[in-house]
Amino acid sequence: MAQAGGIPSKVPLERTDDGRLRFRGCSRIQDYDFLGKLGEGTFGEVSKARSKRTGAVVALKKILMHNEKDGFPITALREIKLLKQLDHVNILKLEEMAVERSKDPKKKPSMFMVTPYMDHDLSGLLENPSVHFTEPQIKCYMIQLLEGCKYLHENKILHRDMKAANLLINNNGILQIADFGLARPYDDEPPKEGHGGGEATRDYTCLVVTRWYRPPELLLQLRRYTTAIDMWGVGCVFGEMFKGRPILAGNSDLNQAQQIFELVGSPNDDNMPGWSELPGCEGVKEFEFRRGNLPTVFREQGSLAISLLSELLKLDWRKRVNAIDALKHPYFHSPPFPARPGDLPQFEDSHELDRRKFRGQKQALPPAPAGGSVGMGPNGQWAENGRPPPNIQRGRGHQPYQNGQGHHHRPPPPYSRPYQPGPDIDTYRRPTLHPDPSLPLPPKPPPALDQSGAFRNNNRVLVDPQYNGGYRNDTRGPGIMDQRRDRSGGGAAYGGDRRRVPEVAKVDTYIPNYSNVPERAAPRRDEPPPSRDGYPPRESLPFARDSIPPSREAYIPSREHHLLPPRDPTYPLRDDLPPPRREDDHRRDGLPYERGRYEDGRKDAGGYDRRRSRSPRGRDWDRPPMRERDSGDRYRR
Ligand SMILES: Nc1ncnc2c1ncn2[C@@H]1O[C@H](COP(=O)(O)OP(=O)(O)OP(=O)(O)O)[C@@H](O)[C@H]1O
Repeated sequence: MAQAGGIPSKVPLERTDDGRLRFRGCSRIQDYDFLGKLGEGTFGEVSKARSKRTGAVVALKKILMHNEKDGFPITALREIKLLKQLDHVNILKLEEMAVERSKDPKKKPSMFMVTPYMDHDLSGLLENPSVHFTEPQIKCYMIQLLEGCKYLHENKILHRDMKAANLLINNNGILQIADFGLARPYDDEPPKEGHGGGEATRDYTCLVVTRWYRPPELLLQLRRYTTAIDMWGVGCVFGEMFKGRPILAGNSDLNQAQQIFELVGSPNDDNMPGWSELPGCEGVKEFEFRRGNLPTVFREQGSLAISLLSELLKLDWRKRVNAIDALKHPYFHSPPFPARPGDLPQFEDSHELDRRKFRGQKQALPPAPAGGSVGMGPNGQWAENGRPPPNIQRGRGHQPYQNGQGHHHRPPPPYSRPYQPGPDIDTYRRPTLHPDPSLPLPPKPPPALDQSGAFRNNNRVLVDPQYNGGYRNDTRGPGIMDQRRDRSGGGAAYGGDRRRVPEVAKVDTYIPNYSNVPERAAPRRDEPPPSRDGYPPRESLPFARDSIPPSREAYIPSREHHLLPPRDPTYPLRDDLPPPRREDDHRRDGLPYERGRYEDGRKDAGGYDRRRSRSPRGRDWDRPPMRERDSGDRYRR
């Protein structure tokens, strides 16, 4: 590790006047020009910006203060602390923090995390109708993902939210693991070569990992989990790159477990020793026996891909392949060899907000013609360097560069030799830097449960564990109210205070409803990649997520959350219940209205009606409209 004066060169640290090490980098927000919004996460809004000092294009993630009086969110502090200590080419780098001070001295300043701008996230890229991955490209991304995981796990960090949407990719073909909001230091031994995920000796919360990427042991509520939980997510991402959509998209935890067992086989004492003693196994025991159909589902990918995928999606977390061993898998060392990152094609930006645009495009465009000519490059060829000509390389709204044969990019040239980990061959990698040992890892999170059993974030109740109105994910499409999300790093939630109304705990703003999306044909293993003809017309794919209202949905953890059967769909949800009609509604619809009465005959007191503005699950829903004597504030307004 290169060090200058004791400071690791890549870690943004500087010495203070009295010789102490300090994190370098707190700038003012005025040092950046905003270039547009990229997306909204649960704990922050992300924008693209350019640094006025360096000209570098960056992403600014605003840390949302849901409750200012509680101060800076502890979850964001943890994420910042972890990111400050990580330095690897495949981990998103925290460049600095930026502060925006308000003119109002009473208002707290806003904080922004500054990271390099990445052109895409993997989930967005897979949704882009003009992007089709070839096998060398998939191998290239997988190697980078595994290198990032290896670095994290060697440094005893669990990511705990591995998913395609958290993998950012830039137009130099570099993939980086992002979103450390659920990450935490791991107290057990890091994985060893040839020893799978090993065993953990202490408990962690099992309310982590987005459902579609959640390993079976977490669904069955194993608390002594290991780095193998991240490897399961890597397996899901690997499959997703082949299929173009998430491979295990359960619409409830129970259904998630069912889908897993259908793919990899039912658990038994051989393939998942100890499964029947896990707290969440009861619902699963009634499942029909499944042999597992992974080799059939992925037969087009060939035996080596199937072998690696089976290693990553192993039910037994102790034997699930670790990142060190996965990188040595023959899949990466046999033809077609992995592409080099710099040789990968460049694509139109795809972030959360761009994705909506892609869906719009799908509706606007006619179905793809059989032999494409739309957006073809001037010569129907790629430029010398394997990239499209500069005028169409970047920027929004350009048509993808295509050859004359179909709607696809020219495949990247593969490595001329097999991939071998190690600095001599793996030239694109920055050397792995261990964080400065003088810097302590973040402290352990506070105790998992507070006295009432409710989730707490910085002493603020995030979620009432018993607030049961939340089972909307079963009726409104998968992942909407996704498993999430104890960002406090601790806190299985059992019991709790029924009176507290939850604040927004976590929204997975990403997860589209893929339930009706036909599988995309697999990329061919040889060159050239498949023509558009083999794909379902993406213009016609339903993307129900567009119909999801932007309302925030809380993750409602409870004892019953795991493996619950789907909720009763006849039970009305808030959005299904119309607000009571009022005089102006009747007027607008040209209906007769008897002043002072609802159509059901009840008296309308007029004035402010709490039923229109409060949650139907709130206490007021079943009450009659406000009475005159209650609405005194009408006169005061
Ligand atoms: N460095 C970056 N460059 C480009 N886009 C980014 C960057 N960081 C985040 N984004 C985009 O911003 C969005 C949200 O970012 P992020 O995942 O970090 O927030 P979050 O609150 O942790 O989100 P989530 O709810 O998914 O956990 C994503 O759509 C991602 O594509």
